[in-house]
Amino acid sequence: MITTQNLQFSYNSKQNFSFPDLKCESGNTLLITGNSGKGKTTLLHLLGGLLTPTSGNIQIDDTEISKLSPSKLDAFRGKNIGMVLQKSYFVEALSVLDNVILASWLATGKKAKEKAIQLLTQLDLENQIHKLPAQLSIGQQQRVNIARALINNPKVILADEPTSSLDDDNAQIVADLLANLASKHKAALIIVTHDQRLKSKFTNAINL
Ligand SMILES: Nc1ncnc2c1ncn2[C@@H]1O[C@H](COP(=O)(O)OP(=O)(O)OP(=O)(O)O)[C@@H](O)[C@H]1O
Repeated sequence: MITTQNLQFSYNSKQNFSFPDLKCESGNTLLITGNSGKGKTTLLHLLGGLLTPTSGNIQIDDTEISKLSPSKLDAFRGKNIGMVLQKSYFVEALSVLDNVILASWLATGKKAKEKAIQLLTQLDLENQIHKLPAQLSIGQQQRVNIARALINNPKVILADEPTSSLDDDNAQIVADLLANLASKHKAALIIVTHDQRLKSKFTNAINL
């Protein structure tokens, strides 16, 4: 489960963000919606520990993440938080499969090859696994991103517009897969989106 209380943040003195408290239970999905510039991505980055709040709390199960030292936060994030960011950061010289395996090795010291193949197959990428990321379409890269975020069975999955570059069929597949895996692995799934297709699919939402 992930909860926040009185979360505030500012990039500079001109703009202060004050976010509503949120709660997402394990196995559930919460959408974060809101107009452009309202701070949706900023909130997701706070939840993932990529930014530090100026005040307030973020709790994942029993851990208050803003109180962790940078090295403990890195280790915690690797094991417990799966992030699907808008931009994919791949190691371009490694195959799709090795990029996913790398995420397991960095977090746990083990190479979860079978699990990586299984996830990539579920995401309809079994014929792409030996290609380089740059040889895939944007939508395919986004699905590799999702496999990489899920490889360590995270407690929390944070996804920034995971379906916006996908056609209707793939948007449906990706949304169902994220929600099913979150439910199966008892992860809390938080999705930032503008995508009307997701708004009609998931009813639990906060609007910034
Ligand atoms: N690194 C940064 N430094 C300074 N200001 C930033 C930075 N990143 C974002 N901002 C500003 O913070 C505000 C919120 O940005 P954010 O990306 O969180 O909004 P958003 O709701 O996700 O928007 P969109 O829907 O357009 O992606 C914007 O005004 C943006 O210009």
